[in-house]
Amino acid sequence: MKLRGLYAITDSQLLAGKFLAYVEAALDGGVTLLQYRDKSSDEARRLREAEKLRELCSRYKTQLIINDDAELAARLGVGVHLGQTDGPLTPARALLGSKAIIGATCHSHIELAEQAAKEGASYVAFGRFFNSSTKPGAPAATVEMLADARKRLHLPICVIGGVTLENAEPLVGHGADLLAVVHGLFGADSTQEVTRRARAFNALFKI
Ligand SMILES: Cc1ncc(COP(=O)(O)OP(=O)(O)O)c(N)n1
Ligand SMILES: Cc1nc(C(=O)O)sc1CCOP(=O)(O)O
Ligand SMILES: [Mg+2]
Repeated sequence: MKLRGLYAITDSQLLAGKFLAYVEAALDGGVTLLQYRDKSSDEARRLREAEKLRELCSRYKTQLIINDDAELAARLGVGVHLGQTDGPLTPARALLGSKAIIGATCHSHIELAEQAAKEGASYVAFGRFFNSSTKPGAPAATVEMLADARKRLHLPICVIGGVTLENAEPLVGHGADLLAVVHGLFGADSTQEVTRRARAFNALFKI
């Protein structure tokens, strides 16, 4: 499967009271990867919500990724995204198997991405490219490093952090394969607008 297009990421606060409706609206517009990102420690709710997302994703033929938690990903038979402090990639690959999608946060460091590739990552994520209300303190990355990363890396590159329809085009132009978006997608006033935004993000890959 080609990892290219919109990578939608959920946010439990932003989506409170409209979680499944907004996720389904995004899937309807086209989503390559959907990440379940819930930073709470309510394990029962996380399992329940992740199971619902797995069902929805299977209906829309979208791949589900769990943030942070390789054990939960293994339990559901889906992929995982791991940051630099979320545990090593090699055991996660052994746990999830060769076909699972495993992503790695690399901030703005191409060396971290090269290491992640060696350890079996399916894609690498760089960010934050713009101001992010979801994660304001994330370290910054630049379009120049993205262009350099594109020349040096041979696996899909994901970009994240404040990505919107207004600023995403240069990221795709400089080699991004996946646009990872929370607020720029789900911070919409209606399900119709979520679907429109998802379609518009995907259209950036067809230019
Ligand atoms: C696609 C994608 N890229 C980066 C991140 C950030 O991961 P991490 O640094 O572990 O931070 P948290 O999201 O866990 O707060 C991500 N989740 N997804
Ligand atoms: C979860 C996350 N990680 C980032 C990083 O740079 O590693 S930025 C970020 C938040 C992404 O949300 P939004 O699209 O609303 O900015
Ligand atoms: Mg993490």
